[in-house]
Amino acid sequence: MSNGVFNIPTPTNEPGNTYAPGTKERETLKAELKRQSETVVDIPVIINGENIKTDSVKQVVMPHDHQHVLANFSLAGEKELRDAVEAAMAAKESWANMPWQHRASIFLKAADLISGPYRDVINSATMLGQSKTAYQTEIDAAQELADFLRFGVDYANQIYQMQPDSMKNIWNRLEYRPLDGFVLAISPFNFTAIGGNLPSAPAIMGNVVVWKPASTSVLSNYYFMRILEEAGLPKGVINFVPSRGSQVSEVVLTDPRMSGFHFTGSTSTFQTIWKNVGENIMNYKSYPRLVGETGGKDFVFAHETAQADKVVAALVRGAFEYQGQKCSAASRAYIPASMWEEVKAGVLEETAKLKVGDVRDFRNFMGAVIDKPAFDSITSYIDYAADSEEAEIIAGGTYDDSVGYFVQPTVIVTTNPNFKTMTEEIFGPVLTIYVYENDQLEDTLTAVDTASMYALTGAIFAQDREAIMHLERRLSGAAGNFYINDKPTGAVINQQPFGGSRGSGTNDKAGSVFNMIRWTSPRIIKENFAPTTEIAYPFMDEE
Ligand SMILES: NC(=O)c1ccc[n+]([C@@H]2O[C@H](COP(=O)([O-])OP(=O)(O)OC[C@H]3O[C@@H](n4cnc5c(N)ncnc54)[C@H](O)[C@@H]3O)[C@@H](O)[C@H]2O)c1
Ligand SMILES: N[C@@H](CCC=O)C(=O)O
Repeated sequence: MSNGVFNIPTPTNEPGNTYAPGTKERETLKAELKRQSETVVDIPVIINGENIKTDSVKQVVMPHDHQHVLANFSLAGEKELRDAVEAAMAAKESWANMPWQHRASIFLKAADLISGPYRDVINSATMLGQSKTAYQTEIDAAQELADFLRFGVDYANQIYQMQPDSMKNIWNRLEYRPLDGFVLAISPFNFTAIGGNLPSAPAIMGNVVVWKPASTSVLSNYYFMRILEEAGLPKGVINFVPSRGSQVSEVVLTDPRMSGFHFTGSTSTFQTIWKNVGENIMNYKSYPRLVGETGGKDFVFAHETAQADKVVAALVRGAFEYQGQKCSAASRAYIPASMWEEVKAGVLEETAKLKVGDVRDFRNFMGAVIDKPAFDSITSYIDYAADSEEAEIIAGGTYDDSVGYFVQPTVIVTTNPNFKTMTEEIFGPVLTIYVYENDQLEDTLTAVDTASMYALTGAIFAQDREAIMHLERRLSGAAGNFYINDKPTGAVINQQPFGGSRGSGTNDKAGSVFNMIRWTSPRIIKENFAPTTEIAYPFMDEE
């Protein structure tokens, strides 16, 4: 029996550990890092709760020590991908019908497993497999992942409580059904939390999911899948299929029962997928919901009334934390000429202090970039700037992939507000600065707004309230997450719902009720307690 209107435990943001020297948390994390560094994990494809090994095996390596293998994982091929769709569809009815409080409990328990006994495990996997420092990993794999689950349950509950009015003798009920078929989730490498949220958000809303993680984050994503299983997720609800993106597009994306697509990754991948869906539109049984958060070219704009030291901190942390591999990373900046010498001195001083290396050494501020293609792409931008007459590299500019994919934090100054590195997403530790004349404020704001195809995050720095209001208004379309006197990174679930528009995505705001509402197909049910027998209208008796 399950009678009762149950209250969801009120979520709060998961507090973070500091990992300061001498703390217990540092000791246990270091022990787990050692254990995982000495282990090679075998990662299967997981379909309908079955562990499946395939003939196609790939490796997970440490980006900061690329000869060190952390795991071997099976790659799902066409057969496994088709099986995953069938498994999801077979699990659909019982999952959709599971009483809400039980569905919710599974994800709440998973959040507690992450923030409790598995914290070191998922943090270590993220540090080693994605080359994230302990500080950045804690924000991602422990705090944000647990927050996504706990707040996701709360958002679903808020949606379920949204009910229509009912008049005399009528009861109107809104039933929040899952989508008609299954949801395909494809996740990026850079946030373990995003990897976990993309399949979980639709599943919390009662959907079944085929989840393709990025090949470079398979290790942490696999541990998350195991945590869901331990929390009691029924077989087939989420099917874990590391695979080639192009094959998932061919086999799963085009399946007529694909009714939702939950994506985070690059703009070009999302556009390719959107095009595939468009070309296939006649074959689907419903109109697939497409939710995608994609690339960014995120800015920091300093007004002449800004405080230079605050701008420096925002630039250095915003651009170089996690090697600039955040979609929100500060990658272009606009500094007034009157402040430039002070900002330049600060940026050079602070950047020179940043240590780059193995993330197991907690003194390092940065690890390696994710893999060889990323290394080659990022360094090609640095080489381009080095060869250009419109640019000068004032810090960093060097790189070395002999042991790990290391790129030094690099600062470019350009005389062209539309220079290549001011307009294209680089996704690495490269910041480009344009110094504007103080009397060129309006033209420079136009450049901020129009230089790139993206509109994800942006930060302004100013002390003067009139200036703040002006910049906020002038840049209203330039960022979905807009920061005043703060860096453009580090959004927190339930505090700064995340997402951008233009080329940056559908702006469905990850970590909010807006995202969760995309995963339901509501049905209105009207019940009449006193059905009428009348047919004629009352005024028909007389002319
Ligand atoms: N806006 C956001 O919230 C947000 C958050 C994180 C990352 N990002 C963006 O993600 C990008 C970095 O992540 P990435 O390198 O993993 O992105 P990516 O687009 O290369 O890959 C993302 C996922 O898509 C898969 N994929 C690639 N091609 C595919 C295809 N043709 N069909 C189906 N799947 C395909 C990949 O295997 C991976 O799982 C950056 O552009 C960054 O800005 C955006
Ligand atoms: N939500 C994260 C960015 C996610 C993209 O990589 C932030 O706000 O920094």
